[in-house]
Order: sequence, then structure tokens, then C-alpha cells
Amino acid sequence: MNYRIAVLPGDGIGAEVVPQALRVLDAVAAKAGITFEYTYALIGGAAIDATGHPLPPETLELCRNSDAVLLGAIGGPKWDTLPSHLRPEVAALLPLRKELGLYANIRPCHLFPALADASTLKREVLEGVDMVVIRELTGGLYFGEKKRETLEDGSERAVDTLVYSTPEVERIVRLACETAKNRRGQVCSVDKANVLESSRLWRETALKVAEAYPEITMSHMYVDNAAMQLVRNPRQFDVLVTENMFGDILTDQASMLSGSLGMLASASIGGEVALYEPAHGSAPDIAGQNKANPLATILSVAMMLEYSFKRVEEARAIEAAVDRVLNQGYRTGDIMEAGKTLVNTVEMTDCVINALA
Ligand SMILES: NC(=O)C1=CN([C@@H]2O[C@H](COP(=O)(O)OP(=O)(O)OC[C@H]3O[C@@H](n4cnc5c(N)ncnc54)[C@H](O)[C@@H]3O)[C@@H](O)[C@H]2O)C=CC1
Ligand SMILES: CC(C)CC(=O)C(=O)O
Ligand SMILES: [Mg+2]
Repeated sequence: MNYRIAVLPGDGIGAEVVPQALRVLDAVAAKAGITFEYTYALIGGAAIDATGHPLPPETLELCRNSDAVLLGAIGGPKWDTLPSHLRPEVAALLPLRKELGLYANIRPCHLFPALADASTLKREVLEGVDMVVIRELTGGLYFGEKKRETLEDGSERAVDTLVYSTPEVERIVRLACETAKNRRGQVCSVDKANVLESSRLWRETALKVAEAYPEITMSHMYVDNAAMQLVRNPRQFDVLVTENMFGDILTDQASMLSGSLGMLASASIGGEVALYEPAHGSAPDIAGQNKANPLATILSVAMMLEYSFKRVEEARAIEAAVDRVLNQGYRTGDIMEAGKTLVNTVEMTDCVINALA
């Protein structure tokens, strides 16, 4: 079997971790008798520099014609001052997700036991954490109308709009319920229904969707409380479903439950072609130094094997290899602890490939 993968390394550490994840895929392919065909394409700042456009039409076309997409990360200080319609995040990442119909971003958050002391959070809080955050990805605050205007007194005003329709909420909550069916059967829907009208619609809709899932226990939590509960008692969460920006913020926070943002993988699904990417950004502060933790991206290709290619055995093999490497004591800087062996991006990948063999 041959799988065609669109490879979009992007900017900063995105361009460092993506080639490492491909090395892991190659190691898996050799063992499983499958082949992966990689076609590289430009996105983000790298695409602006080369073509003047953050999302060149040929990149989108390639993604549409592939079996899966692997994305690193995009953006960085070099492109921060561009107007919105050219900035990598607004003009490449969001349209890519929208165009591919990727309305759900799945971010599993669990602790590899070897990392129980790697986080800034206490072991007692972290042990046994195993949750999936399902973030709505093509609506909400990031996609509503935005504008800037100059007022009569010369001051400026900026507007962002948070919009959801019933079908948008229904499909994401349904996905959360379906996900929970194969887990502990609990969905926590996170909103701000005490203030936001869009959240009131979200909650009403979630309650209606839950009626079709008598086996699921659905709870509702305000997002401010959820942020606190995530560090107070994260074990209470099984499946958490929420709005785009709430999910963006809560998952960076939740990443610390798995030790580091460099450990959090993700799958964006909903359209014909799914996209896999680490939850982190381009990390300009460590870019170009071979320091980035590649495991979030390596675990994202494991998700690709499972979700897009139904290669569950190979996906589990990658996760087991990561577990083994962490148990052996290898650590990139972000998860480093006293007494462990510090490795760089490439060496960490070497360790995973060795552990696969
Ligand atoms: N999906 C994407 O393409 C995303 C892009 N961004 C963009 O990335 C740029 C930087 O954003 P930041 O807010 O700094 O977020 P970031 O996620 O790039 O970095 C936040 C912090 O986590 C660390 N970090 C992130 N990934 C790491 C890894 N794999 N290994 C070790 N340490 C890691 C960074 O060094 C930094 O200290 C911005 O331009 C932002 O818009 C941010 C998030 C997602
Ligand atoms: C441009 C942002 C929405 C990217 C981000 O932070 C994310 O998707 O996690
Ligand atoms: Mg984010």
C-alpha cells in the first residue's frame, strides 16, 4: 500500500520536527511493508518569502489530492507586522483548515508515566491523566467577522465576532459523544454561557445532542472554571469539547499535564483529507538550534497512521517506542530533569527509531 502525504514543514521548529517525524514514518514503513510518498509544499512565512503568498493555491491543491497532510507550524516575528490578510496564522493556517473542512481538532492529553516528574505540576495531580480535548476548529472567534475602524476622536476600534450555528455545534458535540463512547463515557462541554449568547446556543444544542446518547454523561462547565479544574484535578476529565479559541488556550494549558507543549499531538478531521500537526507553534525562541522536542510531531504521525490509514498496530508501535525512550531516560530540554540524558531533536528521533526496531 502506498500513502500520499502532503508535507508542509512551515516555519521555525516546524521545519525541524517535520523531517524527524518522516524518519519515524519511514522506519515504520520498512517494517510494515507499506510506502509513503511525500510531496513537500510551502506554507506560512516560508511561502511568503518564496511566493509572496502565505497559502499558495498549489499547496491547497496538493493537500486536497493527498491521503493526509502533515503540518509543522507557521509564523514568527519576521511576519508579525504584516497586515492581517497576509499574516501566516490568519491568511494560511485558518483558511487551510476551513478549505479542507477540518472542523474538529482532536488533542489527546495523557501522561507518559516516565514524565510524572518532568512537569512543573505535581506528580499527585498528573498521575492517571487521560483526556481528549475536542476543539471546534472552523468557527467561533477566529472565524467571525473582524474589522478595524477609526473613530471621530481619532482613536481606533477593533472588532472580532464569535458566531456559531446549530449545525456547527451539533457536529462537534456529536463527535465528542462518539469519542466518549469508546472511553469512560463522560463529555464535559466547556462554554461561557453565563455571558455569551453563542455559548447559550452551544449549551442548549449540546444538551439536545446528548439526548441521543443515553450512555454518555454530559456535564457543562464555564471556561474560567475549566482552566482552574485542569490544574486542580485533571483526572476528572475524559472528553472535553469546546469553542475554537477556548480550546486553543485550554490545550496549551493541558499540554503541561503531559509534561510539555512539545508532547501534545493533534489531528484535525472532518473533511475528506485529515491534517496532523503538533499543538505547538514555530517556537522562535529555540528555532534553528536542534533543541525542539520532536515527540509531539512523531505522536501526530502515529495519529495519522491510526485515523487516516487505519494502521492501528503501527500507531501503537510508535507510542510504545516513545514510552520506551522516555523510560530509558532520554529527554529534550523542555522535559529535562536531573539524572536524565539530554538529547537534541535529531538524537531524540534516533532513540525512537532504535526503540521501534
Ligand atoms: N499551528 C501553528 O502553526 C501555530 C503557530 N503559532 C505561531 O508560532 C509563533 C510562536 O508562538 P508562541 O506563542 O511562542 O508559541 P509556541 O508554541 O511556538 O511556543 C511557546 C513556548 O513553548 C516552547 N515550545 C513549543 N514547542 C516546543 C517543542 N516542540 N519543544 C520544546 N519547546 C517547545 C517554545 O520554545 C516557547 O517557549 C507565533 O508566530 C504563533 O502565531 C502558534 C501556535 C500554533
Ligand atoms: C493561529 C492559531 C489559531 C494557531 C494555534 O495556536 C493553534 O491552532 O493551536
Ligand atoms: Mg494554539
